Amino acid sequence: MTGAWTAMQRVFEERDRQDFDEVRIAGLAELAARVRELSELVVLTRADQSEVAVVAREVELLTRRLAEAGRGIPPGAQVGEGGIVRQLGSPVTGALNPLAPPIEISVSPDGTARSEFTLGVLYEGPPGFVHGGVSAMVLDHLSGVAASANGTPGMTAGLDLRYRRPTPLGVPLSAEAKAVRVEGRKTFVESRILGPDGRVTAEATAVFVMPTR
Ligand SMILES: CCCCCCCC/C=C\CCCCCCCC(=O)SCCNC(=O)CCNC(=O)[C@H](O)C(C)(C)COP(=O)(O)OP(=O)(O)OC[C@H]1O[C@@H](n2cnc3c(N)ncnc32)[C@H](O)[C@@H]1OP(=O)(O)O
Repeated sequence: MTGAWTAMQRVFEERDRQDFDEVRIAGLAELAARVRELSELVVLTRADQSEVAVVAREVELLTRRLAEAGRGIPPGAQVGEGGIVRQLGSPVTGALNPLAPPIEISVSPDGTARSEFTLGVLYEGPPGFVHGGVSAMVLDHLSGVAASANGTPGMTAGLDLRYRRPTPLGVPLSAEAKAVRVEGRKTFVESRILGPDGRVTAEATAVFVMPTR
């Protein structure tokens, strides 16, 4: 049976052959940003029923326009400086993914992956606070980048989370992750999200395992 590594490699290679130049990426990122705004307004609008119906019809027509140009495959991923992976379609960092916040990650010379971001109403769990699964997604991804930056990438085998306090919506948050130990194919990464007051709201220990071929 083909392993996960070989299967991912095949997908990477197929997608890498696509022509996504920077001008096209910028145009699609702009479209994704507009769709993100639209999505937030779907939850927040006070428009009346008939106006909502008209807008729904217009959005349907816009979707049809894009569909008429044909369906391709999602963009590939590139590994840049310091192990930062640029995944344009990622649900966490993807500039082309309207479902992504998206968060931006940088890696410092000591291998710490960091991000500053704000999560709006689309990511709500308890009223006024971030959904725990969304916090987990952010920490999982940031930890994956830290594992890659350590030169030991892998798939998440385990993610042990502690929610210390509710993570507030709509205010600047920060998060960081760093690989702390490598044992054979396993890389252990510690991460946390901090609220605007600098206090930890969620923290995690993740284990990444490099799959066998
Ligand atoms: C092409 C390279 C791949 C890397 C790609 C990097 C590119 C991008 C990089 C970065 C940017 C993006 C960042 C993304 C971040 C998010 C990532 C995700 O969302 S990943 C999706 C969710 N995770 C899965 O779907 C995994 C599903 N599970 C599996 O495929 C397998 O179970 C796998 C590969 C994880 C391990 O399977 P086995 O058969 O290779 O290995 P076994 O023998 O089970 O485990 C190896 C060792 O690890 C330990 N282990 C396994 N799970 C553990 C756990 N939860 N805690 C502690 N140890 C664990 C075991 O006890 C064993 O240890 P002992 O060698 O005996 O000492």
